[in-house]
Amino acid sequence: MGPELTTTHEKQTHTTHAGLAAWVEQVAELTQPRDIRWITGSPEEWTELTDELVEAGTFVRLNEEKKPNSFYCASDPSDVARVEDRTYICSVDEKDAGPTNNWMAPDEMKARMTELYRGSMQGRTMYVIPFVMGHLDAKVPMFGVEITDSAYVVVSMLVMARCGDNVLRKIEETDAAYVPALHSVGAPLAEGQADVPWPCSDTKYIVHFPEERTIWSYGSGYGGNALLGKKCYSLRIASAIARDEGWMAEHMLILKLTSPKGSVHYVAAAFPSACGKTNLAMITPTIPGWKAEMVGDDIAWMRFGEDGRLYAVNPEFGLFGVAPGTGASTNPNAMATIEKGNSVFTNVALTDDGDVWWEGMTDEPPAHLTDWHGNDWTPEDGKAGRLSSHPNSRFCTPASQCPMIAPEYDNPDGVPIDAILFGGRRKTTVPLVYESRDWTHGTFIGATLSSETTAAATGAVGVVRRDPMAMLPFLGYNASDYFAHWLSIGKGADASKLPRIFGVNWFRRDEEDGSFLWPGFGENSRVLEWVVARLEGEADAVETPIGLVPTEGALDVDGLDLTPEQVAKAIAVNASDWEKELPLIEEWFGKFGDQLPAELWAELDGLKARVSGH
Ligand SMILES: Nc1nc2c(ncn2[C@@H]2O[C@H](COP(=O)(O)OP(=O)(O)OP(=O)(O)O)[C@@H](O)[C@H]2O)c(=O)[nH]1
Ligand SMILES: O=C([O-])CC(=O)C(=O)O
Ligand SMILES: [Mn+2]
Repeated sequence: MGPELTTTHEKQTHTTHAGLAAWVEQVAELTQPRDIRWITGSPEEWTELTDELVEAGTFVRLNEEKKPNSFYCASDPSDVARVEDRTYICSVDEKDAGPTNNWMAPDEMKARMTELYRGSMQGRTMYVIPFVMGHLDAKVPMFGVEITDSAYVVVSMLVMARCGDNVLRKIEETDAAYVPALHSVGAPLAEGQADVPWPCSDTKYIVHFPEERTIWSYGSGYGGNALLGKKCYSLRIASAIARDEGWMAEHMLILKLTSPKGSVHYVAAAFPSACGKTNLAMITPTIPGWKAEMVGDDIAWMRFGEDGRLYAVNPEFGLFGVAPGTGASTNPNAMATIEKGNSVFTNVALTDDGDVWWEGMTDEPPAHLTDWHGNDWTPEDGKAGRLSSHPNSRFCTPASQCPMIAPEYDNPDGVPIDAILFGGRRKTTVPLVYESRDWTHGTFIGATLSSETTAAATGAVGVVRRDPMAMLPFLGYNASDYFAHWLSIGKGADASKLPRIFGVNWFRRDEEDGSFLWPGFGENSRVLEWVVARLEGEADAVETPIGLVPTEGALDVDGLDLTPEQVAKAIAVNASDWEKELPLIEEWFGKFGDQLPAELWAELDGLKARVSGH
């Protein structure tokens, strides 16, 4: 980089980083925006952008007294969730994407998308967002730069990631590598054409080039498809980096627990989208003397520390949480977080006094609402089954506002993980809690994790599918290689220092009346109490074919409105259920054939033998 160049680029493009300046110019050349705006992260910029979004009709400013500096937003009704069928891993070799990902040859995909991007930003501002996932002062800061033509994306990124000038300066000073992440809503405006509140395209592509550590996204403005630092970078691209560098990028919350006697444990938990991560991360324990603090609610990056333990950091800066079901009785900490304002609410309902509401926020809905489609809504509509808010409506809010955020959140080295939980949404079969025998068995529990699909992705809801480590839609490479990576993490470590692995299921139903067998939410602290007691060698467990479950009486159910039969049903491991599960696991592993690590086939054989009793 010559000094003359530096000066010119500084003037023209706000950066002294020649590579970045060239990329920005090249994208502008292709997409033909009206102008270019570099995102600095200043408070004035936030005000300007949100004012513009209000002006454009994309945002409605909420009542300052109820939700200061906060906004309501309704998306196009077709653009409400991740689009898994339009999400691609474009590795050079198809086999590196594996049988669970969509794949296209990188050149072919680039040719196709280049045509889509050609002129796609016409009439719009192109924003350049320098960001870092994790801490700016991490040993190796993980930089990215998102180019987008959506101000909604900019405002959301400002909440969700550390963004702006200080990030850019550090990229320049250290001449650092960054993940280029290109996003366009794919809705160019012709001369004089009026804009719509939520521009998007019927053609959508969410594309990852794992070898080049590059992301191209087109056609959607929705969170997981468009806020490219989140799932696209911190899971799909980061998982490929982590495989190469010997660490782990996982779809996990991180929770700090302090027991009544003062011992501290850090727990990570992988649950599929809309299966309870944010809620567990913000848990209010119902049992006396326990304290819970949130480190992260969605993503964990874990690396071995010098002491041989696995340390996790939350790479994010904000929370992008499922709104429905979030209320004072289920998640008071989330409610307190959004009360502080500085938030964006997408596809929820608007109250007549300029606040937001959604199903599950309060027992009684307000007498009148404007629903997420912009129509009048009354409790009568609710009784008729018409939802005021989309099931995947979201709050986007600064993590730092969470009243129970752990001080360790600010530690770039992270926290040492003592236990990992794998959980899904299963009406039957899977018990409330069980423990693996060892890391390999725990990897098997993760690799065979199953869950009913939710509204977080487009498509049918409630269908049971395998969702390994809750990463099915977020893996940047071949799932069988990912399982091998998990096993190799175990092999390379001192077993006594590895986190212990558990399975959980908050969602089991009573077969007789269909009700939840376990009250969930704050009461999940009772399960955490058993997990901690196991870690401390203070709780007994019984062997079952699938792992260790609490002995009768080991789970503290004091004061719960549950009969002993209900508790027994919640933790039961029924051979007849597992006989039905075995062929499903076999079919799942069959996708990988002899690519699947032999240890996992051996685990399956062991499970079969134990279930059938010999
Ligand atoms: N019955 C029951 N429902 C729960 C429990 N925990 C969470 N839920 C509900 O499950 C839905 C999703 O919960 P979240 O905590 O937002 O899920 P998440 O895993 O963070 O979802 P993503 O942000 O999409 O990754 C919400 O409607 C919650 O109210 C629980 O313990 N029991
Ligand atoms: O990525 C998103 O859009 C929201 C989310 O957290 C998920 O779906 O898991
Ligand atoms: Mn969440």
